[in-house]
Amino acid sequence: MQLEAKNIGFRYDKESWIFRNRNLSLSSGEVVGLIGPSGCGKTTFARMLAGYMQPFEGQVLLNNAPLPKKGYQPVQLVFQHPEKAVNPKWRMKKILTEGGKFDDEWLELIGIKKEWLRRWPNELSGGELQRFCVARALGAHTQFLIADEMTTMLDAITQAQIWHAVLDVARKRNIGILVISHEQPLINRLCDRVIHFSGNNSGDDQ
Ligand SMILES: Nc1ncnc2c1ncn2[C@@H]1O[C@H](COP(=O)(O)OP(=O)(O)OP(=O)(O)O)[C@@H](O)[C@H]1O
Repeated sequence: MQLEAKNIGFRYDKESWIFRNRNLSLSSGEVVGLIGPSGCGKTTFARMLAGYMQPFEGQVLLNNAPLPKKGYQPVQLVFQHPEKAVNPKWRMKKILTEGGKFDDEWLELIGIKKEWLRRWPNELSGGELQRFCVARALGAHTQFLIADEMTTMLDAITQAQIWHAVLDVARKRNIGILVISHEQPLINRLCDRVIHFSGNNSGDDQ
């Protein structure tokens, strides 16, 4: 399996491009880092890779085909703010099982306690809520995970526990991961290779 961004360009307004000619190739089972200065467009790029937004130029391809427009999205995005990623009117069990069932072993590995399943999102800490977002993103049909500052707001122990669980399941299921982070030590620890996005908005970044 291959997730590719080919000559992606994006602008929010007519005047200025956020970036142009961005390229990425991510294979199943690979863990790749993405770093770049604040505002260079990493989150915008991540959203396009997961099909949340369409590029103005270029294409996002999964095995040489566009991302599916309907049904389960095989490229899942987890970002920094779990409270913005969940429906506040749903209990955690419903949020978790939105994309399918999960086994107890996986919930234990990611550190989700069974009693949390009955709670509402506002009855959990940010770290507890993020465990649900990560668990949900790694549903049975996920092939690629885009982790955009996924553990940035968490303490070191929680961060380590979540990444341990994610890498474990990714290895078993050959899931490819893009790690977007400002934390160079985290990138060094997790990633097979690193892509640098420059501050200007032209050129190939690999
Ligand atoms: N909805 C929007 N409308 C207009 N401009 C936007 C919008 N969202 C983001 N931008 C701008 O696009 C640029 C890229 O933003 P993005 O969040 O993708 O950068 P980033 O590299 O992820 O930044 P950071 O590292 O600070 O999170 C920024 O200059 C930002 O101000």
